[in-house]
Amino acid sequence: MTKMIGLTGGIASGKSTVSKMLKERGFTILDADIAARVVVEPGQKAYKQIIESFGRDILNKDKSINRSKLGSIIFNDVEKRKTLNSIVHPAVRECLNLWKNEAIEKGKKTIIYDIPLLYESNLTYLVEKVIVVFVDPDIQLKRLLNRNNLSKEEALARISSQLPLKEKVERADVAVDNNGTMDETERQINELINNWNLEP
Ligand SMILES: CC(C)(COP(=O)(O)OP(=O)(O)OC[C@H]1O[C@@H](n2cnc3c(N)ncnc32)[C@H](O)[C@@H]1O)[C@@H](O)C(=O)NCCC(=O)NCCS
Ligand SMILES: Nc1ncnc2c1ncn2[C@@H]1O[C@H](COP(=O)(O)OP(=O)(O)OP(=O)(O)O)[C@@H](O)[C@H]1O
Repeated sequence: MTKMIGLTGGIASGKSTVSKMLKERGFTILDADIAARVVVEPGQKAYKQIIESFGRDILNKDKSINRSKLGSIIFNDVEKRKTLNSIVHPAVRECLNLWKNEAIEKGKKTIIYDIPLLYESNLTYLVEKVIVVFVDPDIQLKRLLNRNNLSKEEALARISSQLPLKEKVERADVAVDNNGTMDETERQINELINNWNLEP
């Protein structure tokens, strides 16, 4: 039986950093953010639905979706966010399921779903255990501002569009503290792999 594990957290809390560490150890990571990019490529069903709901103003010159424009709309408007989610999320679930079946066919012992909105979208039924990567609010804001080209206001809007990280930590099977150095985080990951007897 393949073990299904969920990896989640808040925006800029360190999920990609942790998933990179797991990948280096041979684990299969299925990333919902990547799936959410694939399913909105020109020609896909979700791409057409997004244009129907948001208009052609959100397109780049080459007809691909202008993510920063769409982001500035949906992170500031709950209803528009719900509309986008209702278009993109079913397609993301389908895509993840396809990737999962491929990984199972390859005989993988553990599959890790990296899903930022695992709790918000009630997807815990997909996994046996959940890892939450967390940081304190001030560090989250600082890292988000460092990584993305956002104003403080925009960054705070993105953070508050998600369930508070504290609540995710309370629901987690294990919480990885990513406030410290990468080495400190890596040590927790090694411990977790041992404790849960995870094999790639
Ligand atoms: C709004 C979009 C175009 C902005 O793109 P951008 O390249 O700037 O950000 P990216 O996709 O890399 O997401 C960065 C992070 O933002 C957060 N985030 C993204 N979408 C959402 C959302 N609908 N609600 C809350 N947080 C979100 C996640 O923590 C994610 O890891 C894009 O995020 C999107 O299409 N979102 C809807 C799909 C979605 O929910 N994706 C998240 C997981 S399935
Ligand atoms: N322990 C750490 N020390 C210093 N910087 C870190 C640490 N962990 C992550 N970072 C940096 O913080 C930023 C956010 O981390 P990362 O991209 O892994 O978060 P994420 O949870 O995957 O974010 P998102 O959901 O928004 O994609 C990145 O620029 C990353 O390099």
